Amino acid sequence: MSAPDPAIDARVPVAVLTGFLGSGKTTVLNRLLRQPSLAGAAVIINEFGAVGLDHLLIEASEEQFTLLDNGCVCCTVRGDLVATLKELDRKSQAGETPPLSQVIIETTGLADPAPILHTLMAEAELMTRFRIGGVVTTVDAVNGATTLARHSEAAKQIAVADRLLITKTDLVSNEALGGLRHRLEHLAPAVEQTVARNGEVELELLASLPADAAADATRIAMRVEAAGHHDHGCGPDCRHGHDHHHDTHHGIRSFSFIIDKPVEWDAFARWLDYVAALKGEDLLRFKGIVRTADDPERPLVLHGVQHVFHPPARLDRWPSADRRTRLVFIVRDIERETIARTLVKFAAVDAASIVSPTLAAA
Ligand SMILES: Nc1nc2c(ncn2[C@@H]2O[C@H](COP(=O)(O)OP(=O)(O)OP(=O)(O)O)[C@@H](O)[C@H]2O)c(=O)[nH]1
Repeated sequence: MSAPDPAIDARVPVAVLTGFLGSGKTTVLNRLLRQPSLAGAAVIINEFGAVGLDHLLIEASEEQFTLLDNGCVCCTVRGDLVATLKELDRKSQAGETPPLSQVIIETTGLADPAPILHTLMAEAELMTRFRIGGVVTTVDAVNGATTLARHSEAAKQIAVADRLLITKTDLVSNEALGGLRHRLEHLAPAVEQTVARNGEVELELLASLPADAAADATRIAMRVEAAGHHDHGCGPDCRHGHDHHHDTHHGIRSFSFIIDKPVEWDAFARWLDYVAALKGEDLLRFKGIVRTADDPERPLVLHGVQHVFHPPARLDRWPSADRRTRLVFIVRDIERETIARTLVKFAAVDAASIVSPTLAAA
């Protein structure tokens, strides 16, 4: 069966923006959403941990996005994705929201995109209203090679891509970049590779994705197969078991801290250096929004990806009413308690001000 012609296909394209932890998905998304034609796009952001921060850092209206947190859209919250898409469609059809023209799903960095594509293709009701509008995968030039060696999800994200965006090229040598490009050509032959420095992408990126590949379910299924996906045998709303895929099997977990007193930045920065030096390899992702004692109304946003800690960015104001420091960790084989102890000892954080004692494992 030939693919429907996208020129006369009235279904709403669903673009999947994927890429390993910290590879620059949100940075690219922010850039894309500045494009006038995407101003009304519906954005679905999936976060691995229970305390999401990405949605606070997206420059989009609150009505525009839906947060699916505390699980991975490729497994534990797959059913939520289906429900969200149906609800977006219902609201748009009922005139409660403007007509839906584009959906963008930002996956977690640990997502296997294959089950997401399967989910979209397997739901007959969804397929009458939505079509897969392509997969864009960000690849971090600094950590890409190490990540590929350690995490099979990263290879799958690359294998199913319609476009590869290589990020952070400003931080690597041409030689290292050449090596990575070569590797990517091997994993995703004939897929265009574009440099996306600090999220800079061509504004028509989503519209430029190869329409035939995006719309042709058979081709997507073949790419999914080539990427080594095997179905878990559960329906899209399965909620059991698969979190082990991220947790027990790979020892990867997420936990968070909320601190309700301003922190002393000098001590806090020393603590970050300490954690990066000691645990960098297993610190897959660290994100934080921090209330510092010297400038409590202008929070600092922190990003760490394995050994790399990006320079902190000071926001002009708090993005929401919650003005507490929030720290999210995605780690391999590191206990929350270990980090909690170092926070108290090295960052001079009062243990009593850590108000989120519950483990927020995904
Ligand atoms: N130097 C440099 N930093 C970049 C570039 N692209 C992204 N970053 C930084 O990388 C960090 C992580 O970027 P994000 O966009 O949050 O990455 P992500 O893939 O959305 O992260 P997760 O959602 O946690 O998986 C941030 O500090 C960005 O500013 C780039 O091209 N160059």
